[in-house]
Amino acid sequence: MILEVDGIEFRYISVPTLKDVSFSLKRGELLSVLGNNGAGKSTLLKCINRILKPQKGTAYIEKRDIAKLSRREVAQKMGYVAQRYENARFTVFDAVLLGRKPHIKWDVTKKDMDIVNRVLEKLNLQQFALRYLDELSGGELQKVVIARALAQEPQVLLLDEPTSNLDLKNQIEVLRILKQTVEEENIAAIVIMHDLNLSLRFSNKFLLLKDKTIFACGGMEIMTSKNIASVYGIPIAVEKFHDIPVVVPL
Ligand SMILES: Nc1ncnc2c1ncn2[C@@H]1O[C@H](COP(=O)(O)OP(=O)(O)OP(=O)(O)O)[C@@H](O)[C@H]1O
Repeated sequence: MILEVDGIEFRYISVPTLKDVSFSLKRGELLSVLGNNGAGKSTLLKCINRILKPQKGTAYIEKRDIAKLSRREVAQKMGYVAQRYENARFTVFDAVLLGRKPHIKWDVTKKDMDIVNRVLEKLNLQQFALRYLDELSGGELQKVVIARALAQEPQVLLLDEPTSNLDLKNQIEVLRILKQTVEEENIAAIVIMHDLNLSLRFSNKFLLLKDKTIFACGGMEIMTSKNIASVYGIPIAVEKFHDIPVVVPL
């Protein structure tokens, strides 16, 4: 296991937002976290990434208790793309280079520059390299933030709605790149998604959150009409179109 989440409970105030959340992730797995607005998906990612400290439970990355790692160690192992991000006056190149920060000892090396160039190319962002972040569209900016997380070369990628601002072509492209990165680099990713069809198409593991805890976690076998309808509270059918599973709200 690359990541193990063991009995996490988190409360912002007196009422728990997350209760008894346990699951594990292997290398090569791309896990979709699914559930209604306010279900606690972002909170879960923040507990794993140590932005929030759970009141109960622990997360382990490569068997090491995340609470006992330094910030730098966490950043070396986990790349995180938040739902909302700062828009500082950096160029695209510098913003992506920041992803190398946890690995840089004294100075930026040729290897760091090569990684940044490779990631920019992968995400088709080379033409924006010298553009400032505040001169980008919402979707272009979202791709830059994803590029920064990839440049970080983490063991586990945590992405909070990474395709929310992207057009259809970019949604497919970015998720293909994520899937390919997970497979080729033999890492793992946790992705919060609202689009069930994209999730079914690109993930190989699913975590359904409901009533502050895990309703189901597993492979395609848990993505039944019954389970999805129960989590989202509306009738749903899961069908196949050219062998691709699609969710149709009824
Ligand atoms: N800083 C905070 N203080 C208090 N309550 C919070 C805070 N952040 C989130 N919450 C509450 O915790 C619950 C879970 O929020 P969270 O952002 O984790 O949900 P989510 O599943 O990611 O939602 P969405 O799909 O809308 O992004 C919500 O009811 C939210 O109002």
